[in-house]
Amino acid sequence: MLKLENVQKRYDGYSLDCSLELRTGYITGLVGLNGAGKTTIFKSALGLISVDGGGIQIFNKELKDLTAEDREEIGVVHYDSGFSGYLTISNLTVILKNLYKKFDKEGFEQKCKEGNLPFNKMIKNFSTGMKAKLKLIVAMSHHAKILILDEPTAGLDVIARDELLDYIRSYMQEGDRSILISSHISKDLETLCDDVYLIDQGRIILHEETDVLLDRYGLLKTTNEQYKELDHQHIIRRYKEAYGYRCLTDHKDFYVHKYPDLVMEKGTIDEVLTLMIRGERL
Ligand SMILES: Nc1ncnc2c1ncn2[C@@H]1O[C@H](COP(=O)(O)OP(=O)(O)OP(=O)(O)O)[C@@H](O)[C@H]1O
Repeated sequence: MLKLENVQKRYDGYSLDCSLELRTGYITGLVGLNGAGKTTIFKSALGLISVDGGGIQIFNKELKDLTAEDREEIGVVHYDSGFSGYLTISNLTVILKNLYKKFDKEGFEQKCKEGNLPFNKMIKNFSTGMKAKLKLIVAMSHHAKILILDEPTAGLDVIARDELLDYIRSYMQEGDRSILISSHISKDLETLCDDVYLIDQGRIILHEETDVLLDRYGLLKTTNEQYKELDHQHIIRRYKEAYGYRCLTDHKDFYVHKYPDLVMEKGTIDEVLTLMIRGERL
């Protein structure tokens, strides 16, 4: 559906060089610290910024060859952009109807009603959660094949986040759709995404199916003595702690069987990201 091949973008003091693929039927997560390059990837993929190299393909076409119809098949949520606050949902309905040939007015209004969004209140007076919900409903309103969601749950409380995640899941129930999503709350991505890319300083440092990451990655805690005796063949990062070492492995079962007395913690996305960035490579 969407493919980035060695996409490069340079800013003063920052460079992006990244490849990733969004497959049909997949929800793909992009996780990284502040400033890692998530928004830059999204903007590059959408052609909102010029890139310095590499290839971008959407629907098996070069980005520059996309037609207006193709572009309608992409729904977008940007964290830092929205609609004029002086519009109401009723105003927005008219705009969206003119903007998208496939705008589903009934579905849009239905979702707004279900989400308790008032139709005649100015959007600037919506709460953060209401604005986030509206942005997502708009992105979904024209039945796009690809959704690109940059931090759609940022700033939301736990219930509002859950509600948005449900919307996203239900969107995938119709076939031939794919979603690329970033979030600071990696817990959200663990339950939502089929695969995840971890990005650090403009480089993809890990790409795994989410199930594989959660099943096979683990954090082993050892004393200095235990560490010396440890078989290191499947340790991918180590981090010095006061008590000894925290080690990241992608062969959790190997260590659980070989060293049943050692403490093995589950590798959450956050833990894996932290160790991949802060840990020492062996
Ligand atoms: N227009 C720009 N001019 C100069 N530098 C930029 C510009 N846009 C982004 N950058 C830099 O590119 C890097 C990546 O920024 P980006 O916004 O893509 O990160 P991010 O992963 O989305 O971060 P966050 O999670 O904080 O939103 C940062 O160092 C940022 O300062």
